Order: sequence, then structure tokens, then C-alpha cells
Amino acid sequence: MAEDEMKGLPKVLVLGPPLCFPSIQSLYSHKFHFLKPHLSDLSLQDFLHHHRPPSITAILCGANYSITAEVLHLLPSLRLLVTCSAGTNHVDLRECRRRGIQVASAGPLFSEDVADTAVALLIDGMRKISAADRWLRTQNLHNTPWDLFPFGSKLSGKQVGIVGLGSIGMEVAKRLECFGCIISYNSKHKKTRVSYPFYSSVIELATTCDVLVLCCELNEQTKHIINREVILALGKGGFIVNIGRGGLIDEKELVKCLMEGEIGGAGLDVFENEPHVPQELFEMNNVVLSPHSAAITKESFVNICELAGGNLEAFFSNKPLITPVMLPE
Ligand SMILES: O=CC(=O)O
Repeated sequence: MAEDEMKGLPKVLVLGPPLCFPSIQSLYSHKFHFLKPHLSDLSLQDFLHHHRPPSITAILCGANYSITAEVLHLLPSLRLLVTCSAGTNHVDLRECRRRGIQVASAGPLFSEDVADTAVALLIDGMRKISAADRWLRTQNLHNTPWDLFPFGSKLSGKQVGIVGLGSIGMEVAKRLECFGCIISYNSKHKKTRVSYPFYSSVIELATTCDVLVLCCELNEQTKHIINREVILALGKGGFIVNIGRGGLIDEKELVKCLMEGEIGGAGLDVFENEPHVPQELFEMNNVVLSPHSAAITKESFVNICELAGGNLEAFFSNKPLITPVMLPE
């Protein structure tokens, strides 16, 4: 669309463009004027200077761009932030509240896909699916007898502790119950409508469980919620799945415990300093890795474009947001 045709359209500042931004742009560029500092050589501050920050009332962002108080300070008229992620740990939500900025996220849009991945990582790790694949591709060439491949562990009957029983955690619980697992959980508060046993302490949960699945959000309270003590409490046969955020685990300690045999294995979709993955993990056959892709399916990709666009449309027509984020006091 030509520059003068975009005049009059509401401006939306795109920061750390989410993977789906090109599709959002092609669906909505007749409704919004997307400002793209990532295509400019200027610093954000200089870019904004050219685009008159008072005229910018909305941001669209992905999970990899930190929306700090400093960034918000550059945008005095900002009233809406739409993130194309379920997680909001990259946004200073307190500052948003203080400035009267509404926030919309992916809400529960990705929950089923993320839960599917959590279960896939768990089954893969416990039944050694990826390890078997690697083994067969190399050993079959040498006619190695198949019964030399090591045993996996049975999933049915395992005690699974879910850390964070929100929408993703509930989907994980629902799926793993069907596999015959026994579910318990830890979360900020006991859920009144859930009959799974509740543990207010993660260590106690780990002590009673064979598996921990991390589904909670990352914040000041949950950073390194899985530390050495929790890992040791889970024990040598234990397995950890992380589809939340890398910072939930003290990654150095996890790597150390895996190397020392203090824990049975791990299925990890997220890492503490993405895209960095500790080199040691690549060498371990009891670890299954994925590149923070739990939420991404062809279908969820289409849905997030519509949801993000829908939230922008709702805001600019003075309607309630579709997936608002509750802002902390
Ligand atoms: O990690 C993915 C998300 O938060 O949506």
C-alpha cells in the first residue's frame, strides 16, 4: 500500500516481529499502518522520533523482544500491547498497568499444541523413541542384534507432577490421565474445582513424583523454581519436561545433574538463553530437545494471525479485547 493511502490508518509499532508477522501484515495492512523499526538502520529512539511517538497507540510484538519500562517510556501515547505469545515474561506488565496500557496475548490458543508436545517429549524420552531412531540408523549397518537396544520405561502408572495447572497444565493432565498416569500438581494457589492432589511446595511434589512437567509462567517467583534440590528430590529415575520457559530451570544445575546421573532424563523445548543450547545436552541420549516449537503448528499459526488482528481491531473499535492479560497490582 502506498504511503499516502496509509495516512489515517491507526499506527501499530511492530517490535521483534513475531514469526507470523508477514501473514498478519498481508491480512491487515488495509486496516493498520504497521511501523517496522526492524527494517531500519536507526535505533528505536531515532526511528520513533521520525514517526512522532504521540501518534502511536499500539504495539504488536513477539516473545523475543523485551518490552521494558524504558521502551514504554519512549511511547507516551501507548494504550495497547498485543503479543503473539502465550507467555508474557518479556513484558513489564506492572509498568503497563501504571501507564494504563491494555495487554493482549495468545491466551489459551496454543494450549493443546503445547500439551501435545509435552506428552510427545515425555513419551519420546521414556520410551527412547529418538534414541532408538538414532541407534537403528547407525547400528543396523553393522548388523547389531536389535535386543541390545536398552529398555525404556513404562508411562502408565507413573506419578506426574504438573508445575502450573493453568490452561496448558490442564491439557497435559487430561492427556496423561488417558495414558494411566497419576497426576498431582503445584501452583500459586490450590484450584477449587480440581481433584488432583495439590502440593504447595515443588520439592514435596518432586519427592512424590517420577516426572515433573513445567507449565507455569516465568516470573520473579518461578525463576529457577527447579533447582538442584528439586532435581535431587525427583531422583535418579526422574524425568523433567519443560515446555514453559527456560528460566524455570537452573539450567547449569540440570546439565550437571544429568551428567552425574542424578536424574533420569529430560525433554526440553525451551532454554535459559535461547537460541543457545548447552553443548553437553547434544551428547546425551537421555535428553530430547526441540527448538521452542511446542506452540507452532500450521493451524495455530493461522489462528494466532486472526487473534492478534482481532485484538487490534477490537481495541481500535473500542470493544473489549478478545484475550486480555490480567495486569499485576
Ligand atoms: O512460547 C510460546 C508462547 O509463549 O506462546
